[in-house]
Amino acid sequence: MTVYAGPVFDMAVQQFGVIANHLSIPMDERERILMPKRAITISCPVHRDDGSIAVFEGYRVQHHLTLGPTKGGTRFAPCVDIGEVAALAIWMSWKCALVGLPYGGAKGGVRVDPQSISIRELEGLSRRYMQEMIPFVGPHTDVMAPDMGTNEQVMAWFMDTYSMYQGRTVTEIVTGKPVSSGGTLGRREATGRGVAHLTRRVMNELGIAFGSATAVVQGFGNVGSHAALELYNSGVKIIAVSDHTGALYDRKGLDIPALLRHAGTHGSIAGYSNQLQYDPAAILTLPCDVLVPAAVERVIDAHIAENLKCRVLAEGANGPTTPEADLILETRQHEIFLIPDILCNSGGVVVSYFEWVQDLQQLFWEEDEVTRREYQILDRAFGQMVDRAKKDNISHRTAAMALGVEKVRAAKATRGLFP
Ligand SMILES: NC(=O)C1=CN([C@@H]2O[C@H](COP(=O)(O)OP(=O)(O)OC[C@H]3O[C@@H](n4cnc5c(N)ncnc54)[C@H](OP(=O)(O)O)[C@@H]3O)[C@@H](O)[C@H]2O)C=CC1
Ligand SMILES: O=C(O)CCC(=O)C(=O)O
Repeated sequence: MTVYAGPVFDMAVQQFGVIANHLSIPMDERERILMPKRAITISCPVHRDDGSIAVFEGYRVQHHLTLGPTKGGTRFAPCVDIGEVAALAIWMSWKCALVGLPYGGAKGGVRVDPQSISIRELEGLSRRYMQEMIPFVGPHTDVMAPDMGTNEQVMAWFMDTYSMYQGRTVTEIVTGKPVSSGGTLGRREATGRGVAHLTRRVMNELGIAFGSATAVVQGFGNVGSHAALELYNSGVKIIAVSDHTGALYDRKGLDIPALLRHAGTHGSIAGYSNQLQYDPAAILTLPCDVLVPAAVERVIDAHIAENLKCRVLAEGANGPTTPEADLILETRQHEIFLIPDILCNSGGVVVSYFEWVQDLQQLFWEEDEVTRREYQILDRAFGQMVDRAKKDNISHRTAAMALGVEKVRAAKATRGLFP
């Protein structure tokens, strides 16, 4: 019996089953590697602007503590639950291990629609969430970062709340902060840049010329917008983008800088153009060279996987592809090159690691140094994944996850039973 439930958690379990079988992990060791070490559920009372009090449920799941502190984002979203947060924490573990960071995985969430509360209420909620988490987090215990529905400002409130409690400034308690409050240059762009960097690498290997290539991006938040901008700046035509308000399609290519300005002012892509509106569900199966899902989990199911018409599937989001869809993608791996989520979007946590290191040392790097080192780590992990997939004749997802799980397992084995 477990408190974790739901389709996203089931997906993480199913994926782990595939990896555990591939690595021949004995049955009695599997639960120890898979099940989270700690899960915290809290309620966060917040004074609403109208004088009433609303209570929001919040979570933090710390998957394993074997390699160092846990690390991962905090999501503010209406449907988030403990099962989803646990799955995201587990994926963080495989991701951090794959790219060689000294962290276990964690993830947090608050069940709230951030668009439905005022900025003052958002600040109250963010501060209360961190305040409730103080006994369970720390720069050497668990380090938070942004995820869906949170941003640099929320991280600044988290950091400030923790620091007030400590009686001194503790910038290293969270990453993804504003640069003015101890953040690193290049973190805001890091995840989308990493997605674009790996995509360009694959395009080069497949002989797809940037100037004549097309891309579709689902989600126009932190990850999607920066991935789109990077690809656009490389000459790739971004023919469709979407967010939760709808989708835009232009086969001649969208003006991404103009769309970014619009989204920056209006908070979404809505109202940018009536003529270019398109069915959001249909953008995933548009013919294109590159498809970047950069929004929520489980958007590519078996039916969509059958109908994908891209050559590169660059998973910016966590868990966008269901295990059933994965089986289809395996049969199509000579047509569609998959860059799996735990590698594709790992630039974010890699640069968060750089931020943590800089904060601990109080020694700050130039942005080109940050990005150069980010790409170096991504390139190394990409090479390892491709080599492993070829050697064992397995999919890119299985190879990437196997490399991550293997490292966590080896660390647990050498440390003994309990960490
Ligand atoms: N931020 C980071 O550094 C990292 C994020 N990720 C993952 O990337 C994904 C996106 O995160 P991030 O960009 O930070 O989040 P943001 O909140 O910045 O952006 C999310 C985007 O997805 C859109 N969206 C939400 N639901 C849907 C939907 N059903 N269909 C289409 N678009 C939708 C949102 O639209 P709207 O704004 O209109 O609500 C928004 O444009 C998540 O899976 C996250 O876990 C992974 C690694 C690092
Ligand atoms: O930057 C981080 O620490 C974590 C980012 C994140 O939540 C993710 O990679 O899914």
